[in-house]
Amino acid sequence: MKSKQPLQLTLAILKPHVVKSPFVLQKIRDLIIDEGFKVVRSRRTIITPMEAESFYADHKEKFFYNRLMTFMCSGPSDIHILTAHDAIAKWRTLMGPTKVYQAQFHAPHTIRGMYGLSDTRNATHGSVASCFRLPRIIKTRNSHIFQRIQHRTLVQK
Ligand SMILES: Nc1ncnc2c1ncn2[C@@H]1O[C@H](COP(=O)(O)OP(=O)(O)OP(=O)(O)O)[C@@H](O)[C@H]1O
Repeated sequence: MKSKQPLQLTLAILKPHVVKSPFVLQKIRDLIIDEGFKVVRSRRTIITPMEAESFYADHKEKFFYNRLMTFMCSGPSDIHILTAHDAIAKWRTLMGPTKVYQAQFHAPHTIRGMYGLSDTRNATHGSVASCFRLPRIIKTRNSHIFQRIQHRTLVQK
């Protein structure tokens, strides 16, 4: 029987402290596959300060902004475009709450519950909307292919 859930794309970033730890990285990759996501695009890159500033522009006034900028640019991140039915909500559920203590307490089997180190180093990022801001780091190559995939998956909603 066909699922009623929409097929979506979502942006998943595995943050620098995850990429530095091969065991944790493999565990998170396994969770992504076990949850039924398909990986549409992947790229490992060091996010530049300019990219991070534009990506987290909404947080510019927050007390943790400088810490977040320094951390996100501190080493390679793995950037993935994932697809699944209802991918945005599904990935956010798999990640768990933003704050690591909350994740450890309320959702201990989520990625952040298991592998988050602090509210900043909380292992992963996920999109909050279907028209997520696509970082330049993933747009640069094959962006025309990506747009076709995005269009195709979004129109299947
Ligand atoms: N109170 C905080 N202290 C330190 N860092 C924080 C705090 N709140 C959020 N952050 C950092 O800023 C990022 C963006 O925060 P946001 O509130 O948009 O959470 P989110 O939507 O769960 O996270 P993300 O955008 O990474 O999916 C978080 O992932 C985290 O790294």
